Amino acid sequence: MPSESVEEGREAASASHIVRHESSVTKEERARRAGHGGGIAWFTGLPGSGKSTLAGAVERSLFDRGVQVFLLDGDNVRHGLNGDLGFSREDRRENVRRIGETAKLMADAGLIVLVACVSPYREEREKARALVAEGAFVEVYVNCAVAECERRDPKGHYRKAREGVIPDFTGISAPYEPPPAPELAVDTEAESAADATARIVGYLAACGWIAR
Ligand SMILES: Nc1ncnc2c1ncn2[C@@H]1O[C@H](COP(=O)(O)OS(=O)(=O)O)[C@@H](OP(=O)(O)O)[C@H]1O
Ligand SMILES: Nc1ncnc2c1ncn2[C@@H]1O[C@H](COP(=O)(O)OP(=O)(O)O)[C@@H](O)[C@H]1O
Repeated sequence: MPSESVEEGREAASASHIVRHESSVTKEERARRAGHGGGIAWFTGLPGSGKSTLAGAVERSLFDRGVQVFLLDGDNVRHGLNGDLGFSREDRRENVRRIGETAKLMADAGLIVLVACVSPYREEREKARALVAEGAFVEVYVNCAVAECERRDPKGHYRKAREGVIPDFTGISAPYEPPPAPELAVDTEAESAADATARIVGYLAACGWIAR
């Protein structure tokens, strides 16, 4: 659980004594060297909906095109940076806040960052969006009915949630708030992973994030 001092620290930093340092390397210089600017594509959806599968395939596709890309997967981040956090409302808030701030730093460094995390609350997703310039954040809603996610159950977590072994499990005993206006939505019961991947990459190209 993050302590109150973390919140106080953030307030203190934005309140006074900490002054921003401007980099001597501009965003434009970084973009010129990489051949593209930075940005965040944020995959949100229920456990088992297909976030990691799609974000992983998009990462592969962009990397093979020479794009500087990195996938921040919620599961992986919870092994390190967010290893102190669980799944309470407050911990999920802090989890998504840290992932958003990390993605923003990486996007500032010129990378296209793919984030795959449940991020079940609109409020936190909107805060992450607000960290970067307009047009530099693409929300991808990975939509799949709970029944199908539960049928897939790639990690056996739904079974454990039904047995009461995992409490507050998103979709079963904790809420998921679908995005009202995502830039992209994929229905993974209706569209194959390959087709969805091609559509996401095509959208990023159409937005000018990467070369066509
Ligand atoms: N209680 C509970 N609720 C939801 N998910 C749970 C829970 N406990 C463990 N897991 C597994 O952890 C993965 C979700 O972590 P995230 O960091 O993406 O979650 S969140 O954004 O903070 O809500 C998620 O992985 P994915 O299946 O890849 O989404 C779950 O399998
Ligand atoms: N159209 C699809 N898109 C993505 N995943 C799919 C699709 N159809 C079936 N799946 C399967 O659903 C599972 C989704 O697991 P995963 O990608 O780990 O989901 P999440 O990261 O959302 O928890 C995988 O086993 C994947 O092969």
